[in-house]
Formats: sequence, C-alpha cells, structure tokens
Amino acid sequence: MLKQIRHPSALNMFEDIMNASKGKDIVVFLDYDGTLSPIVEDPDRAFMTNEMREAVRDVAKFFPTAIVSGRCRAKVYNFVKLSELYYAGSHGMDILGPTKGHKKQRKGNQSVFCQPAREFLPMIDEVNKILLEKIKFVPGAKVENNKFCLSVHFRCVDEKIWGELAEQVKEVIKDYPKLRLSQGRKVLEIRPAIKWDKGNALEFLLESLGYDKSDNVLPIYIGDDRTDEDAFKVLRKRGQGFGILVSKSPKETNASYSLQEPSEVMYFLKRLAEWKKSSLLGH
Ligand SMILES: O=P(O)(O)OC[C@H]1O[C@H](O[C@H]2O[C@H](CO)[C@@H](O)[C@H](O)[C@H]2O)[C@H](O)[C@@H](O)[C@@H]1O
Repeated sequence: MLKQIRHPSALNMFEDIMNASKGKDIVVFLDYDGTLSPIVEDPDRAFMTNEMREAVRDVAKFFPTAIVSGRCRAKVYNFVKLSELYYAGSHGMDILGPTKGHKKQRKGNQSVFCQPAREFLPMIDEVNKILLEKIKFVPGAKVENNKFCLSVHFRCVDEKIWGELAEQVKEVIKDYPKLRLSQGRKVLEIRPAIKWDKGNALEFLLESLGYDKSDNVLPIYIGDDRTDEDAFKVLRKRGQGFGILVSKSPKETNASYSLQEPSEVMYFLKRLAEWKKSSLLGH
C-alpha cells in the first residue's frame, strides 16, 4: 500500500543513485509542466529558463533524454527547443525521436515514431469545438487542444463555480464513451480511453533504445503530476531505475525519491551531467 511519506531527496541520495547506475546505461525522462517549468496561471506562458534548458542540453549530451508531457508534442517542443531529445506529447500518445544526435543508440538506427491514438483525431477536434462553445461564458476557463487530448483549465476560474464547470464538461463527455476524463493540477484532462499512458511511452522508448529485455539500463523519470505515476509504476514493476516526484509536500506516490521544485530538478540535472563528465575523465 502507498504511504504518504516524505520520500528521500534525490539530491541527498545522489551518490546512492549513481552507485546503482554502475555498469548500467542511464536514460532520462522528464515531465514538462511543474518539473522543468514552474506552474503559472497562463498555460501559454509556462516558459523554462535558459539555465534549465542548458542543464537539459548537458544531460542529453551523455544520456538519451526524453520529454514526456500532457501537452501536444509541437507545443512542448516550442518550449524546450532542443532537437536532440525524444518527445512524447499528449500524455505519451505522440512520440518522436530526436532530429539530431543519439541516432546511433537506436536499435537498427530506425526512426522512433508512435501515435497509438490516431483514429481519435476527428473526435478530439469535434469535442474541442463543442467545449470551446460551451465554456466561452465561464470567466477564466480555457480549453487547450493537445492534439490527442484536451485540457480544460480552471486555475483562473472562481472556485465557487469549479463544480459547475466540471458538470458541463462531464455533460459533453458522456456522449463520447470512447473518451475518458481525469483531473490534473487545476485542469480536467480528456483523452482517448485506450490503454496507453506515460508508462507505456516510457516502455516504448526503452524498447526503441534497445533496452526492452535488458538489465543494464537505469531509467530515471522525474515528474510532478498524477499522470507521471503511471511511469513511476512501470519502473517499480520492472524493478529498474527510479521515479523522482517533484513536490513540496509528502504525497502518495510510486516514486522512490523527491525533489521540491523545478530549481531542484535543475540542480539534480546539472549534478548528473557533472558526475558523468568527471567519471569519463577518470576522477
Ligand atoms: O505532463 P505535463 O507536461 O506536466 O502537462 C500537464 C498539463 O500541464 C499544463 O497545465 C499545467 O501547467 C499550466 C502552466 O503552468 C497551469 O496553468 C495549469 O493549471 C496546469 O494544469 C498544460 O497546460 C496542460 O495542457 C498539460 O496537460
């Protein structure tokens, strides 16, 4: 059973994590919102700092690195702007390999691409239009089209009408039994009811990198949201690598470690790149 405990800090446990990686290849998975960028009111302005971008760039020089986000792939790419990374947008339902670098590490050098929910595109577009119409009179509400899923934001909606807004969204979704509704950080997420989540994306990427049956890999997945728990669970089940939850307060989680906020994520990434640099120099 999961317990609400403060998980040890990944920074305090850094040496232990690195010791566990001996003889193994590290692969890094990073959520975007709340992990690489702070949570802000306007989803279109959730920028990451240049310093964070440099930290991610450095990590990707040494380890295959993937961004796994609820946002659509194009949008998260526009925030991160690093072509050497793997991107899994729409909660892992839209995966594309790097356009530069890391190609050699891929099995058979084939390109990495996966869109398991393609058939849902017309339905998502239709629901997007209905929701835009429906919520246009709800002050502060915003619908974000994430290609294979939709986000209905209520961070800027008066708390008194959160329930009413949720009812309106449920009313729309009830006509679409092939879609499901979940809740993130002040956002209602609508997505195809298929068995594909961030955990499947993680497994797909490990397989694409040639690590499906391999013991010599240490995946590190850093994320802050409920949807990241699917990936933490996969790591626990595989008995491989570590999930790191970004949270200031103790939460029920399948992660092994925690970091408090994006600035700590950045520090962890910098240490990871530094550690690899010095181990290559034989220090
Ligand atoms: O998987 P993620 O990369 O964490 O994406 C999850 C959702 O993140 C974004 O919304 C969240 O961040 C916004 C900006 O800080 C904030 O305004 C909002 O309240 C949060 O829920 C994104 O806009 C969504 O589309 C993603 O699904």
